[in-house]
Amino acid sequence: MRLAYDTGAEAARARSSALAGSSAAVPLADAFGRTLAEDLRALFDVPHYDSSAMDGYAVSGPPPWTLDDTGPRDHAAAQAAPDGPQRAAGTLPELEPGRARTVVTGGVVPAGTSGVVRREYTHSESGEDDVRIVMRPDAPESELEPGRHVRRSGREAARGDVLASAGRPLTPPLLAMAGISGHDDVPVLPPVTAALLLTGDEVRTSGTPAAGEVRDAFEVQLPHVLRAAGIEVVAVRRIGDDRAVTRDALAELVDLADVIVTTGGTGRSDADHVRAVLQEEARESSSSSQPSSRLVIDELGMRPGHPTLLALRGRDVPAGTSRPVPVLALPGNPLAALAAMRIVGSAVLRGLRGPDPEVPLTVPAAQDLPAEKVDRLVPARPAGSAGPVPPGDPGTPPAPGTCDHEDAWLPVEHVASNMMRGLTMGRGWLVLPTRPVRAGERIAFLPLEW
Ligand SMILES: Nc1nc2c(c(=O)[nH]1)N[C@H]1C(S)=C(S)[C@@H](COP(=O)(O)OP(=O)(O)OC[C@H]3O[C@@H](n4cnc5c(N)ncnc54)[C@H](O)[C@@H]3O)O[C@H]1N2
Ligand code: MOO
Repeated sequence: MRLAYDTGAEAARARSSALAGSSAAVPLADAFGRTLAEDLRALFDVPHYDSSAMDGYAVSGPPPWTLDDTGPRDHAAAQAAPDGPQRAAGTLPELEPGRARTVVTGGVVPAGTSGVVRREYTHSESGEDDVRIVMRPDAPESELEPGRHVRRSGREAARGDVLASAGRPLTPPLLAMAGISGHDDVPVLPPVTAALLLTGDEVRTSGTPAAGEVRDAFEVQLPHVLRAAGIEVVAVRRIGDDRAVTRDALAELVDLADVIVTTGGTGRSDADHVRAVLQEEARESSSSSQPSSRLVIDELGMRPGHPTLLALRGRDVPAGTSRPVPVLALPGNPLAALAAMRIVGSAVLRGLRGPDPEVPLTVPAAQDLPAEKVDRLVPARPAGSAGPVPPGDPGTPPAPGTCDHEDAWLPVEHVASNMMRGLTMGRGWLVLPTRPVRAGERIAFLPLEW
């Protein structure tokens, strides 16, 4: 869903420039998932001193060597030096040719070192006034290559190198990289926020609904779906089926949040107002000199969820300009809404938060499947399981033609677009194509995100 991803990314760029002044320095421990407001640069060379990759001896020149264990020589001693390892490295006595000095993994290697040899490839011979370090006959020749086992300063990153660009989300490895390159805190944008607009006169939030009414399937799940994507939910509004109310509510929410998700009202009947309002706004905007709203998707070539819309709605920002806020209009049928959320919503949110687009995956089908009229997204499970698999259950053997470490998949039951039950049993999503599929053939697959 490249178009949806690009729409999220367009909104993210506009958001970053609008919020440039409101970035905050947040301690590394609290920055997971936040978006970098500025490029992250190394504050010093990483590693910041030449160090040993092995326990053994820093040596100078060819063997044998005379042991020269003078001055602060290991990691602990270097750390204890007045200004830490950098200073200690500078004050270590230089290693003379023909000499060896004991080093530990991560310890400072002195100037003059031609390489490090591992302890286990050497033995020491005590002489009258000195100790000689000799290579064992079984040591590989490579052990004596110049620079062997020396981690040169700046090898991972030079001071000032850009380690991640503005707009990237802070993942655990990136937080670690920020720390080891000298940062205590990182400049981040405010969290990406969402508002939910749930429509439908017939929707009830408690008790037993009468005929013609339904119990709500969205308020208890969509906030978690958004949070699972790293989004902060700042408002949940519920409105009836009314055009003016829908229009006002959308206008209000666009000023509150970075992305709006609506449910219901995507059909083309007189009682469906979300579609009507989004289309109306796009029409009005196209005839104005300052377009502020456009439809990006007004129907999906997929079932369920085909009435889904994606719009970019202008939000006024200072200086008389406006920035685009994605409005994702999900259909009222619960599975249709969640299928659209998984395919369009996930892509928009990735674009907004900064990770790369999702990598397309395939899995083998566990059985022959008939051609669909349009691509169909359906909750699915591995053929070896009829539901949650108890620990230790070997399951049934894989379908013929599949690798033994890879499950073949099949759709679960209860997957009509008005249902929720299928998704509670699914362990992933299959995309059933418009051609017949034979058992063992690979078809598109989306992992479960929630
Ligand atoms: N004449 C046609 N009718 C319909 C078509 C069509 O092409 N022509 N498409 C069908 C498809 S497909 C879908 S999906 C729905 C789209 O419906 P809307 O987005 O307009 O949503 P509503 O009409 O408001 O509701 C549809 C359905 O979903 C139930 N619903 C709504 N909100 C909730 C909620 N919070 N929790 C649980 N269920 C909810 C609602 O009661 C309806 O049953 O249109 C089809 N019709
Ligand atoms: O979106 Mo509807 O089936 O496609 O429920």
